[in-house]
Amino acid sequence: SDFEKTVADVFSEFQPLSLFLTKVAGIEDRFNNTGAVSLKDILSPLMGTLEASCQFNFMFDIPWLVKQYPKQFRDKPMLLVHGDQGRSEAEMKTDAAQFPHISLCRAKLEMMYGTHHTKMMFLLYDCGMRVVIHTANLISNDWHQKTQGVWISPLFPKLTEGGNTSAGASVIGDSPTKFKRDLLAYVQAYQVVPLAAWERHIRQHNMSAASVYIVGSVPGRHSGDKKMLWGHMKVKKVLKEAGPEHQKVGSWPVIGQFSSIGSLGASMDQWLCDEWLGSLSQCRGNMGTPLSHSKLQLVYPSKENVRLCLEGYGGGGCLPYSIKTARKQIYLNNFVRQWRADGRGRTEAIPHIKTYTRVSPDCKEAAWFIVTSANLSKAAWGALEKQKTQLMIRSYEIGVLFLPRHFGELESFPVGPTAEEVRDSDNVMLPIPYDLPPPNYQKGDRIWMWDVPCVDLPDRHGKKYCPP
Ligand SMILES: O=C(O)c1c[nH]c2c(-c3ccccc3)cccc2c1=O
Repeated sequence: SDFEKTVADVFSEFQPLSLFLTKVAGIEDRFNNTGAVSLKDILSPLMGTLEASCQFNFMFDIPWLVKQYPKQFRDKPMLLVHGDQGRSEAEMKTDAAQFPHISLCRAKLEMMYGTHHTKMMFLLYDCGMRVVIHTANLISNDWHQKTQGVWISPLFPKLTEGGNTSAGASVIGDSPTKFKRDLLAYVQAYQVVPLAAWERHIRQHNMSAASVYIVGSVPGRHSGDKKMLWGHMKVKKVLKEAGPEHQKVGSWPVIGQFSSIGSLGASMDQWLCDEWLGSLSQCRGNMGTPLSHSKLQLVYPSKENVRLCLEGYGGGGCLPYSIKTARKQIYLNNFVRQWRADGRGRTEAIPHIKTYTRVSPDCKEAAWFIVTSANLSKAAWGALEKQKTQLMIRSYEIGVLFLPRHFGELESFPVGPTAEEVRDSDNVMLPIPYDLPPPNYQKGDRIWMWDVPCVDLPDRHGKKYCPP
């Protein structure tokens, strides 16, 4: 029965997409026993015998993080890649100082307002390595009662010494999705010495079994060929080259789902609907017909979604959308939909996950799917500048893109509304994290803003919300 399942069972039940949610405290066991993992599960010896790890993230609770590793791995070298500067970097150093096996690496953040959002793990084992790309900060609150997404790579075996793993033009041991080439390009973009060792580890492993595309963002102004390497332009390039056919999916809605929203411009045509939706609605054989903005749906929690969640109003603390930004872009109210996830038992687990997808009008199929650290912002996805000759990105982000063609010549993914259906299905099925179609906001409800008090109705803990 379910409670005897090990993480190895949970992992194998959800192949080949290998797309999981995190476990949530306080919901029925059945929603945590299938298609869901904890950080301890990911780091379990059942996933491999760890020799060293690298944790890319935004927020770290180092003593808590160390305790998530099995005792026998708690002294293995761990590199933490962060974006903290000034006082918070000093705090990181103080916390790390008590752990001799931990070293720090600060990502350069030379663009104003950029952040190191990327959430990724490199897990080096005695017999290979794994890459994990996810959406959760390395703090206990992010793994307690929120909805988070996790992609876990196959176990990549070490290349036999034959493969010339040295730096060369082509990459040995890569996959049809160029996963290894693009992961190396992402890591190299940091230009920091401590990551050189991890670049070598990546080179020395056979990643030909990777069936997802890397969608990364690195700060900078990217032009020429580099313009298509990152952010929404990478998605545009991949969908144009290898996405589903326009005549099949050209009229399907695009759904963005995220936990924060940036300043997107005074009108929807400046960035959201022309540039960003223009990239995410790309498909093969598309003659450039733009997708009508009536086909854009944005899943972002309403005030009621936050009020009724497991954490109460406090759950809104990880949804940092400010009224200052919101009042500049009221047009978003036409696109926003509620967070509802009855199928996964997570309607009351605030979504810190970020996903983007394109689904058929009957909600039975998906043309593609992305899970990423990137929220709906120009900083994360990039904004074209100088007559669209360069893509300006402020933050580090990373995600993975699933295309049906890499999972057995499929034209689309059948959508699985529950984890059990996905587990029991004989063919590839996409474990969608939320209910389709996403419900409209109810009359009288509004978009969640973390700096607006809520004093009319109490949350499940009887509390009101009075932000500082
Ligand atoms: O990368 C992530 O996951 C996150 C990044 N920033 C967050 C913030 C924040 C907002 C403005 C300035 C600095 C921090 C607040 C609450 C949650 C997050 C968060 O979750």
